[in-house]
Amino acid sequence: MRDYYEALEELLSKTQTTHQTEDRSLEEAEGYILAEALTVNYDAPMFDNSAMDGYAVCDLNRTEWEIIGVVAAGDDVTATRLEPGQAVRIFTGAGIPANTDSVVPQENTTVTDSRVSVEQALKPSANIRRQGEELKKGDVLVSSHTVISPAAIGLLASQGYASVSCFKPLTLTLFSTGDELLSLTEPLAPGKIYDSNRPMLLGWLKHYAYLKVVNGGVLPDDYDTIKQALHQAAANADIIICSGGASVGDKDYVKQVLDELGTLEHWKLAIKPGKPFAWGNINNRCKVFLLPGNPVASYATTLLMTLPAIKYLAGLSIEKARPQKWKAQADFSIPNNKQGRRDFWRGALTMTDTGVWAAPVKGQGSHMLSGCVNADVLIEVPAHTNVEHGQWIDVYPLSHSF
Ligand SMILES: Nc1nc2c(c(=O)[nH]1)N[C@H]1C(S)=C(S)[C@@H](COP(=O)(O)OP(=O)(O)OC[C@H]3O[C@@H](n4cnc5c(N)ncnc54)[C@H](O)[C@@H]3O)O[C@H]1N2
Ligand code: MOO
Repeated sequence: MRDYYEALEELLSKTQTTHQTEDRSLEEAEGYILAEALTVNYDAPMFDNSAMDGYAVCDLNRTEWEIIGVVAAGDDVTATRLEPGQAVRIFTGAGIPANTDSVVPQENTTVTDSRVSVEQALKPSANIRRQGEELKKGDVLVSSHTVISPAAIGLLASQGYASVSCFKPLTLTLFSTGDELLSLTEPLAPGKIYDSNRPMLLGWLKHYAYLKVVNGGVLPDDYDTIKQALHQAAANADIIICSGGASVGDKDYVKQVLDELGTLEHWKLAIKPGKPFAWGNINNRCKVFLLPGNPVASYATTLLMTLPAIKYLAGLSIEKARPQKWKAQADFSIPNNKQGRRDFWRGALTMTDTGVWAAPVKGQGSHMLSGCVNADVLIEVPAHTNVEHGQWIDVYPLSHSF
């Protein structure tokens, strides 16, 4: 069996990426992956401006100034200059006139006729946002191989970027396999169950703008049908995900078909859930991931293995592609851990005065999706490693939680 971390690194290092790019307008770029590093076009702030509604004053040796005008946000102040003893009424975001020593908030002033006065001494440069204090022209603004977040959209807009170069989204076709599986439109029958993996993964993966997810349907345990469906899908898809048939059963035709159509590595991961996992490609192009059928094992191998590889394929940096890992304190203990695989329990987080705590939820079987629904994280418990109450442990946030 393979150690999880070694397996993840091997999968990522063997994942070859060939990226195509496209220009997207900024309004259509949220959630896509930036294909180029973008630089700062203009110092930010672009010009010295006021952080407060109040008065810009010249000469801090006095406590009273004559108000000679008004400057609002958007006004051109290039020709405005204060002399000692002068002030202007000023608003947040307005340009600072030349020779301003400080801006005093209006609530700290007394205004009589055309004069403004203060009772306390003013600090030099107070409440002035200086040109370039945040960003300098030419610096890196946003790194390539990162997801364009809503904040990044705002930042790029503030720098005048109307369009950006992004990696083209990848087409991903999703199949479930197994004679026992029914689609939701079919009536329940003895021995049959509803297919939960495909709707679960469709719902999850469609959140990624850089994936175009196609519903491939349920494949029966029939060699020829599976072969035809995978062959056809591979003609258009960049990625195929199949759940079921990853293990050792007699009807695990998916592995046979994939072995025949391309290459497939069959791994046993030393994790629970999610032991059987296979990956490879068809026609040396379309990447394939074969997930264990147990629904929680499908979920866990998507979070821990498949999604990192897909993110990397889609253009994220390898650092951003790896699953997020946080720390929490164990709200449980395992005095005598005999488990030989690395456990990834479904856990709930509680925020308290003493920080974040994680505890396993009810329903830890790898067929028990209810545990996943009630969990916030996967709690990592390394094999043969005891855990003390209060010890800091690693947790992996679930897709829906944060
Ligand atoms: N003799 C052994 N049996 C099993 C082993 C093993 O090492 N030796 N491994 C177990 C582990 S661990 C897992 S996980 C499962 C993985 O099995 P497969 O990937 O081959 O999946 P199936 O046999 O097709 O299904 C397993 C289980 O999951 C249900 N299933 C499958 N697909 C779906 C779906 N889309 N929606 C809902 N439920 C699904 C299926 O009905 C089975 O109950 O193998 C163990 N066995
Ligand atoms: O790994 Mo299986 O995934 O234990 O249920």
